[in-house]
Amino acid sequence: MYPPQHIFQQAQHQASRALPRLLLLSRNISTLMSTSSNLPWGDVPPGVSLTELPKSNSFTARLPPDPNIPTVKDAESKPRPTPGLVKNAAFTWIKPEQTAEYELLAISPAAFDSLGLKRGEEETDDFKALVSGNKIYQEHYPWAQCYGGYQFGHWAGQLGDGRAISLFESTNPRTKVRYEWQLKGAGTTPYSRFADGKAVLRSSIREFIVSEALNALNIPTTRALSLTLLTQKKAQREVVEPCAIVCRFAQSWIRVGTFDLPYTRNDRNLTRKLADYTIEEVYGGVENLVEPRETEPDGPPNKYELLYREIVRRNAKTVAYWQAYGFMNGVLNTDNTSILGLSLDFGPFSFMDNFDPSFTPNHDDESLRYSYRNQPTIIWWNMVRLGEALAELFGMGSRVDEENFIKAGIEQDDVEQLTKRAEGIIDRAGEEYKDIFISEYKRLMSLRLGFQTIRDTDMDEMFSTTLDLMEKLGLDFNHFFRRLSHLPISVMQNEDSRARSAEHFFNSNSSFNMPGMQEKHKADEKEKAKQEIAEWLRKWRERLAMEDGGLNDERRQMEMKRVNPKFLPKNWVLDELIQRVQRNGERDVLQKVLDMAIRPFEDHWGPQSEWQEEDRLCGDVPPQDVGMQCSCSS
Ligand SMILES: Nc1ncnc2c1ncn2[C@@H]1O[C@H](COP(=O)(O)OP(=O)(O)OP(=O)(O)O)[C@@H](O)[C@H]1O
Repeated sequence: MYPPQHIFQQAQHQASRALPRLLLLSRNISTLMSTSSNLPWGDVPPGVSLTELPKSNSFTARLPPDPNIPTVKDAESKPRPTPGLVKNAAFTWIKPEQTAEYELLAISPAAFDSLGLKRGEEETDDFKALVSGNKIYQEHYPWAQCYGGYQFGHWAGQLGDGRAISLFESTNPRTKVRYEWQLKGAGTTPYSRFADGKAVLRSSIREFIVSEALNALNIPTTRALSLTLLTQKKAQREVVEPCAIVCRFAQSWIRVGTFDLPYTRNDRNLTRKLADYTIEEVYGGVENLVEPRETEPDGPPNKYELLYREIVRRNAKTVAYWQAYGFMNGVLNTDNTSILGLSLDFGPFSFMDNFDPSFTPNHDDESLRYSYRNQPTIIWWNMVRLGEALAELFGMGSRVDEENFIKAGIEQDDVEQLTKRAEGIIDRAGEEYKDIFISEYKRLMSLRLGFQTIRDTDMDEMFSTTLDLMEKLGLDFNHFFRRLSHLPISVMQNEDSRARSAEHFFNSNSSFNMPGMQEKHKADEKEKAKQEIAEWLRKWRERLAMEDGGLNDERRQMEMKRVNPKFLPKNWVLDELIQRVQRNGERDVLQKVLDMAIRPFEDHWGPQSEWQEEDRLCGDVPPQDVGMQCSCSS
């Protein structure tokens, strides 16, 4: 059974388990004292050229650089820095490594539109050089971000962009939305630790496609503009593999881990600068941060509390989308958790095949920490880590801008009050996280099931029973909703017709199709499954009938198809795509799959001659590939 409420019993437990850590904070504070120290794809006006696109670099202009390379001049004159610890800094100036031979494999037209970039720019040498790491704008010098993170629940220390290099920010002239461009796989940085700064083609294809697929589903995510093959570059993973660069972009690449690092280093100056930067530049000012709904027992919230609450809200919404669409990130470490609630870092991710709430797509995740059912809890766990990092700032309330506090931190006498206040804020944020997750999840599930209203009873009576049915019978999570979207009400009129349409939901991997089952047993199980689905369809029809016009096929089918995708980049599709591009040298298939990913609700994408192939890519998961897991190697 997968009732999301139960998840939150765990989440609250996690929150209360975080309290001893917050108490520890008061010790840190006294130590410090003594040291004083979305646009729809398609119909969009033409954009501008790469040269015309307004560019900026607020991140590097406002935050402190690596003290070993304090200026761009130093970055130009000194040898490429070797990996090591970087303190009191938010980034290091560093250029992408140049590569003589490369091939632009694919671009995302949807990404061009979001950036306000003119289609056709991909034909220019400038574009190709930029997205392959061979061109920079000297006045917007590139950099790698410094961050840390909790990995699998343990503090991992300094991480940072070890193979991603940010190029500049650009603002879409029409929407005024600013994005930071970044190349992943562009060479080593001081944050590369023991690794090679490269990304392999396999994982780059996965990131390129899924970023754009999530965006098309309206799920907040980092984006991908282009995929470039580095024709001469190879990297040693389990085997030797070709390398690639994804040019990606996001409104911000700041992660929870970006705050974790200065917090664990007791670097209060940097924590504050990062928080101010996030409020002013990422969220566009304190006026864009929503006040909490409830009255605060310890006085009005300061801007850092508003920031924390907004980050928590965004993440609650995103995780609700993941759960409603069966998306699993696979490695929800704090360095992969965005302060904008974006889906971030696409390693061993997966869209759910047959519904199994305890499924983890990460081959190395033995404890199922990052399984589907744990995602809401884990994101809340990460939010508590962020709360700890910001606790001193929001715990100070209205006194946060006092000169003494800025210079020397909290005084011993204030520790108790600050800690109490901070704990209260985190607790209340936890309540809001839970409420927002549940209400967003209900909204999305209602839409997916074709309901026009959200009813409290649906959680148990419709959502949980739907998921139970899928789990028990081994039904494909996504196909279930899409196939339901097509069913006319007339086939649900009587028992016989319901039982006949039940077969619509079967797939070659359903519970009664297990290899080795006797034919007789199979037939019996199939009959039982049909009855169970038919009974569910009866209840569903009853629920639809409760709404005005609920039984109107035309409206319902149209609305359901708009939220229930026909195509999702399942692992088996991505695997096949990788084989075809990497081994067979095919190219067109990449743009084809991307096209399907960025318009996932269509019935068909190409001419009729391609429909059979499109249907295969949208169809049953090949039996040997159901529940395919991936390793972290990328
Ligand atoms: N091949 C590599 N070379 C250098 N650093 C790497 C490499 N692979 C991973 N890292 C670094 O290890 C850390 C954890 O890796 P992870 O796979 O979560 O991130 P990533 O996929 O490289 O980056 P991102 O989170 O930006 O998508 C990150 O700091 C990352 O930069």
